[in-house]
Parts: sequence; C-alpha cells; structure tokens
Amino acid sequence: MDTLKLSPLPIAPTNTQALLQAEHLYKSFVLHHQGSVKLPVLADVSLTVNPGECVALQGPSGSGKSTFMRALYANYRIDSGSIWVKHQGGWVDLPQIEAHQLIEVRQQTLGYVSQFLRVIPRVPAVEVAAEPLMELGVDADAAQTKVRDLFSRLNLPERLWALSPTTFSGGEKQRVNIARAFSVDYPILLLDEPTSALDAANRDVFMQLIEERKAQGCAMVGIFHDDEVRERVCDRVLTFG
Ligand SMILES: Nc1ncnc2c1ncn2[C@@H]1O[C@H](COP(=O)(O)OP(=O)(O)OP(=O)(O)O)[C@@H](O)[C@H]1O
Repeated sequence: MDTLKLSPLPIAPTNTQALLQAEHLYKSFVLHHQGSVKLPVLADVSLTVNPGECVALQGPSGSGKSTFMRALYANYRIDSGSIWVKHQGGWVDLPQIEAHQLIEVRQQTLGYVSQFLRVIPRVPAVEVAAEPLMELGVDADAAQTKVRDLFSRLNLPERLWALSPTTFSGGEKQRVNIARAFSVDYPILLLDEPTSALDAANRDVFMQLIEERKAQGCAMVGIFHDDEVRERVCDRVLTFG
C-alpha cells in the first residue's frame, strides 16, 4: 500500500516586526530541451527584512541574485521554502496563495521595479506610470498629479510626458518605471537593477527617493550594480555564490 506523504504546513513567522521573510528557499532549473539537465541555483537561502531596511543582493554573475528576486515576486515557482509577506496586517506565504490573492498582494503590498519598462504602444508615459495607483482606486487626476511630480523630480522632460515610452531612451524608460513604482506607497519594494541606465544626477534623485521611502518604513531588497548606490542606501548585504 502506498503511504501518503504529507508536507509540513508552513508556520507563519513569529517575528512581528518583519515585513518580508523568505525561509529556506530552494530553486533549480530543469533544461528540458537539453537532456533534462538540472541546474541548482538557490539552496537554502533565507532573508528577513524589517521596516525601513534596504538589503542588497550581492555576488558574482550567475550566482542567483535575479532568480532570488524573481522568486520573491513569485515570478518563479520555487522547489521548496516559504516567502512570507506581511499583507494587510497578516502573513501570506506567496507560493501557497491563489492567483487572485497574488494580484492583490502585488497591487497593495509588494512593488517591483525591473530594469526594463513594459511599454504599451500608444499609451502616454503619464498614464503608464499612473496605472498602478488607478488600479488601487485613485482617480485619474490625483494619480497623474503624483506621477507628474515624480517625473519632474526625475528630470523627465515635460515634452515626453504625453508620448508613448516606446521610443524613449533606456534611461527615460527607467525613469517612467521608477515613477510607476514610487507613486504607490508599497510597504515592500523589490528593486532589480533600477539604475543601470541612469545618469549621475538621476541616480542621485533615485537614492533620495529610496531614503525617503526607508524613512517611511518601507522594506526593500535590491540588486545594485552601482557601488555608490549600494553603499549609500543599503543597510545589509545578502551574499550569493
Ligand atoms: N529561466 C532560466 N532557465 C534556466 N536557467 C536559468 C534561468 N534563469 C537563470 N538561470 C540560470 O541560473 C543561474 C543564476 O542566474 P541569475 O540570473 O539568477 O544570476 P545573477 O546572479 O542574477 O547573474 P547576473 O549578475 O549576471 O545578472 C545561471 O546559471 C543561469 O544560467
């Protein structure tokens, strides 16, 4: 007779202060078209982030920083482990929740700034950046006012605001992306090389935005290839490889 194997139920963190707690993450990729070779990338990675903290992911190329970041946003399915997120006053374990709950967590709690902006042809930059706020029920005028303020701070030329970002430069797209994420007061922000295409002046504005958000209690995890950014805004480092 087959014996039924039950996995242990995940137990919510007892650390009442933390906003994000990843526990014992394991992740490997199986290359189905290449002889099903198995690539173990994450093995027993854990991280706790408290309000107002920024943790940098550091390590050589290929050591798993982006994989970990994508796992934290539930873009990658992990093999095992828990990713606890403090959402609306309670804990949710991202790998265990339903798709509709994940959408809600991403709308209200967990922001993500990737290196690249997903552009939709014909939608003006100001609307692209105002979308997350409007999904939260903020009216278009108020959402666009907040976005315009961020565009100004990030020195995005005003003549571009009503244009689709399709033709924008890398640094201009990145500033639209930053405004999109920073217009919402997410309690947790994941930053995946958000400054890779920014010039020094805009990198400085970005660091100010991070410092303001940290002062408000936001918990952040970031990959920063720029040493100056990492040293100025990060409190701790999680080392890979
Ligand atoms: N979708 C995927 N399918 C198969 N293998 C992958 C996939 N994504 C990443 N890998 C592999 O996982 C390993 C870790 O990659 P990852 O992108 O997480 O590293 P990284 O530390 O972020 O690197 P870099 O600093 O170069 O961006 C690499 O060996 C990579 O080839």
